[in-house]
Amino acid sequence: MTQESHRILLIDSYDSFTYNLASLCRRAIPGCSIHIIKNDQLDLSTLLPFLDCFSAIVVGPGPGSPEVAEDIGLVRDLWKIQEEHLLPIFGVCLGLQSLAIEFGACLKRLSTVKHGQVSRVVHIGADLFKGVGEVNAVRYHSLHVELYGHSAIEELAYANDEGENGKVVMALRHKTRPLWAVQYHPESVLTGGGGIEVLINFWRLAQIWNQAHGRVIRQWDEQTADLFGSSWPVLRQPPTSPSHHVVRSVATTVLKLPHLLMPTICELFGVTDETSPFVLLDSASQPGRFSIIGCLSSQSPRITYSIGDSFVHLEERNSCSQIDLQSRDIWSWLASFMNQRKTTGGSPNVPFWGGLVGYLSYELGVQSLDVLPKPQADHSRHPDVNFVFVERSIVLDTTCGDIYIQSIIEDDADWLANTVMRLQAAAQKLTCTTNSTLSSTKATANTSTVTLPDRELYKSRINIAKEHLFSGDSYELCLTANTRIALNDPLAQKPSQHHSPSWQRYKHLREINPAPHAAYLRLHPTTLLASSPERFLSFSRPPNATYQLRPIKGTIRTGPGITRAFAEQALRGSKKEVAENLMIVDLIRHDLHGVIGEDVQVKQFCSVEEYKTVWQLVSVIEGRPVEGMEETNGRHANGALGWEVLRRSLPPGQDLQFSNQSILISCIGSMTGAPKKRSVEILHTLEDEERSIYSGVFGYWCVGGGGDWSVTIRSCFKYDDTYGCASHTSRPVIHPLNKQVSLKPEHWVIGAGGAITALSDPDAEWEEMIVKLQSVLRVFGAAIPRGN
Ligand SMILES: C=C(O[C@@H]1C=C(C(=O)O)C=C[C@H]1O)C(=O)O
Ligand SMILES: NC(=O)CC[C@H](N)C(=O)O
Repeated sequence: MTQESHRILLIDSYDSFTYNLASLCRRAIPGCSIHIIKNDQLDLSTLLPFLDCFSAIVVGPGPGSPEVAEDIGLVRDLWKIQEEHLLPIFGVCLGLQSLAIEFGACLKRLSTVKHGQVSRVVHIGADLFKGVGEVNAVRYHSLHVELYGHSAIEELAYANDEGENGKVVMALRHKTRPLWAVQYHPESVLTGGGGIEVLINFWRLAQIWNQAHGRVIRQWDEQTADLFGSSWPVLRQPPTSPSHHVVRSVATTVLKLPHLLMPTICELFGVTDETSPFVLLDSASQPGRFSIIGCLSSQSPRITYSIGDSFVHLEERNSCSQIDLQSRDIWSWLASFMNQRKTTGGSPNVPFWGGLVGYLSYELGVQSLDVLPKPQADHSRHPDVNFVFVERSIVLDTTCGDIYIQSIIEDDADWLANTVMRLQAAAQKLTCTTNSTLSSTKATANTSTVTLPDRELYKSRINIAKEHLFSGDSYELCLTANTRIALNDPLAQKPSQHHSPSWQRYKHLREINPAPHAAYLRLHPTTLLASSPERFLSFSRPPNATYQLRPIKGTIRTGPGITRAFAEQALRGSKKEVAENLMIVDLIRHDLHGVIGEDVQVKQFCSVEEYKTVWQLVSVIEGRPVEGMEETNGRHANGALGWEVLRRSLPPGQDLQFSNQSILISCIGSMTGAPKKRSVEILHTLEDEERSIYSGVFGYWCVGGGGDWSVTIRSCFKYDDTYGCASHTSRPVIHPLNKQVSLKPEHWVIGAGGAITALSDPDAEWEEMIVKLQSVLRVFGAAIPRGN
């Protein structure tokens, strides 16, 4: 067999770690091709005639039970295939359980489930473990197998859980057939000793078996290619239409006005007119660095889309149109919108030169997971995608006070010169007076009614969530709930073209909870005030873009006596908090591997970071695309691959193909759980209403190809349908932009929640949700009623 002929078939049981396993296989079996299919994609009779194209099969982990036909699919039929078709198979977790029960083992629940925990594995030092030393392995399982003496299966390794579960089988092999399996996760980032080493041993044993049985691997032909698709990682390009447009260029002027604060700049550039759109992506604390202000006008294109619609709303130069998406989805429509607006020549020091700024809802991510949507309380749907295309911007580098004034509009020198003058004049004035915007309006107490989630109901749902964790359906579930705030005295707010109560509220939020990923987005009908600590995904400008995700899991409140040392101990020292974080790190590695290929690294694992109201455990995962994927002939230099990563990591696990038929895979892992699809299905039964903007993402996609997206948490939002055509009902009606003041009561929503694991205590989880909620609720002058 030549190197090229090493083809591995990897069977995915809808898990969120599959691509990590694919990556491990590629490292263990250099040069091999890996073809990934879902466990319900083919039946055995279709697969059998093609098995001689593969050197071996790897059966991945998955949610649920090997005894449930829908959970295990085709896998259960593999173990007993006839001799003529037989080939080496390696199973992981659910794969091990399936192999064992097919040969008479007994499947049981663990008394103490193991999700994201590391165990010492005692092994035989031979076979799969030949030459392997100490093994410390990560486990994600609720079920386990018990073998009996007469079984065709023999144990190769176990973990001693002592009082918790006693001895638990960790690896086994069939006595006569070429079937091996491990219960732990060799592909997890924290598995040491028994990861790649065991895969290498499997490959050694598989080759010996193939040779001894005279297996000849059949050539790959067209029919096979059709059935199994391209090997991972798929090098196909995202579907963007070739651009016939002239590449624009950025005009930039740089000023150094260190005393001019960002709120002052916003107030110079229209934020106080509540009736008009305004966008600010704000680095209000470290490690955030740049604050981006969109200088919008009535000419600025606005794009909105609601899931279920076959069209996108485009509002440009005061007129609205509905554009039929035809065979495209909203993601590829936006990709071609950006492809036509490719821009070069901006300052390399600035991540944003102009581009789309706005948000994507949580439901946009969920819609493609084949999970039934939650029934809506009413029939109006607010935008799930809400963007403005920013052509003029001011970017403040908060580390040095440099201000970049930028325009991507042709011949815009007058605007640039005028903006420079206005900023200089404002800075000049400041030397005489104080920075006027420093004082923000504190919300007056007693004007709001706060409706909290029901404590007992929330706690009972935590217990139901835990039941799902115990049964093996999920390893972690991020449970959330909405709090509603009604402002009872709308007249007191007096929004107008000269006064923006929502901006006042944002400034207050910025003071009480300064965050690295803050934002004020007034994109009617939506207003979002965000103080998020969590970056979801950033991608630097191509070529050689780096993709970075910064998941947060593990939270304790700040307060008297809670020093860094205490927080380190309570977070990094806690089995529960580290497990929560690890599960999401592994899930995100999978997301990234799924799109960009092998080069994915965990740059930081479980560092403790301090924010105004909470301490958090933060990890950093970075990746670079395989050569050739990012770019062909400059066609995708606008960051379409970054956009594709976003689309697929908002919650993945599905077939990741660049095609118009691709299944959209979105919604953030850290806000759902692992495995993602099953976790989202479970959460749908545990949450009363849509999450909407909360737990989606907000940020930008720059015309130069970079992007930065934050998780929409520690935020509040409201909808106001009074304004303009972008108020986005599904009606194709064009309203003139309505400058009337809204006198309807304001209704704000704050979502909050936390990751539930098998180790969660319902009272502590309720407390954690309240701490997160409080970080925003205080801008409404509201306190959480006693007893809650
Ligand atoms: C669900 C929220 O936060 C998420 C859950 C976290 C946790 O469980 O520790 C931390 C950050 C977020 O990913 C929220 O802020 O509402
Ligand atoms: N990671 C897995 O494959 C888990 C298998 C099974 N659902 C369990 O919980 O035991």
